[in-house]
Amino acid sequence: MFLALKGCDASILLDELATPTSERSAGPNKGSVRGYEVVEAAKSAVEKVCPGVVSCADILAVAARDGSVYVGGPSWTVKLGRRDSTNASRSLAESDLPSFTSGLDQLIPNFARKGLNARDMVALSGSHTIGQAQCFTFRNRIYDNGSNIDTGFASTLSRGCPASTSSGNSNLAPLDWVTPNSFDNNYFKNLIQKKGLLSSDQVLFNGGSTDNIVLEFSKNPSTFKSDFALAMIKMGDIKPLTGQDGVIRRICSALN
Ligand code: HEM
Ligand SMILES: [Ca+2]
Repeated sequence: MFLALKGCDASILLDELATPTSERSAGPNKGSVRGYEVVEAAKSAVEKVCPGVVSCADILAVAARDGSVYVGGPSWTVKLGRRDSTNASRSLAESDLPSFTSGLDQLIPNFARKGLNARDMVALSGSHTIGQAQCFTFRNRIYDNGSNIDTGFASTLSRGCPASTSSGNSNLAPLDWVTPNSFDNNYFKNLIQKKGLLSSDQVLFNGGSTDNIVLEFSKNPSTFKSDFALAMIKMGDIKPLTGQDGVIRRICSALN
C-alpha cells in the first residue's frame, strides 16, 4: 500500500534516521511497504544528470504509473512539479490510512476526506489485482466462519496461514488468487465469488452500495482501467507541495 498521507509529498520515504516520526514504521506500512530502494535508485540516476530539480514525490508518482504499465495496467499522464515534505507524521499515517478491517461505512468517508468518491475508492482498491498480503491481515476473515467467504477458498488459505496468532504471521498470500501478477479485473470477479482476501476487499461486494460498481468493473475491464487511471490522477493531486512550499530532497530517505 502506498497511499500518501498529508498528500503526495514523499513523506513516506523519510526513514527512521531522518525523523523519529517516520511513516515507514506506522502500523499500516511497517513490514509491508517495499521498493524504497527502487525509488532511491531512480532518484540518484536523475540527480546525476539534473541535480536539485526533480522531487521524490514526482518520482514516486511516475513510478506508480510505470508500475501499472509494467504489469499490464493503464497508463496516464502524470502532472509534475510536486515538491517534497520536510517532515513526516506517523500519527496522521495511523489515523488516516484505512485498515484491512475497515467496513464500507469507514472506507467511503475515509476516501471522501481526501476528495475521492466511492467509485474512485472501488477502482483504486482494484490495485489489489496484483501483490500479496501477510497472514495476519486476513487470518480473522478465514477463521471467523462468516458467510461472506467461500468455504473452499478459506480452507485453501488456511494451509498457509495457521489459526494460532503465534505463527505464520508474515506468510504471504496473493491478493488476487487467479492472476496475482497481472493487472486485470479478476479482483472484482473474485469478490463476486466471495473470494476477496482482505475483509476490506470483500466489503466492496457484500450487499452494500458499492455492489453495482464491482459488478460493472467485473464485466467491463476497460471501464475499470480507465476509471483506475482517472482515480490515480485524482490521488496524485492530493495536496501537493508546489511553488516555494517544501523542498527538492537530494536523497529520498533523508532530509537535506
Ligand atoms: C481501500 C483501502 C485499502 C486497504 C484497507 C488496503 C490494505 C492493504 C493491505 C492490508 C495490504 C497487505 C499489506 C501486507 O500484508 O503487508 C495491501 C497491499 C497492497 N495494496 Fe492496499 N489497501 C487499500 C487501498 C490500496 C490502494 C488505494 C492502493 C493503490 C492504488 C493499494 C495498493 C496495494 C498493493 C499494490 C498491495 C500489494 C503490495 C505488495 O505486494 O507488496 N491498496 N493493501
Ligand atoms: Ca490480477
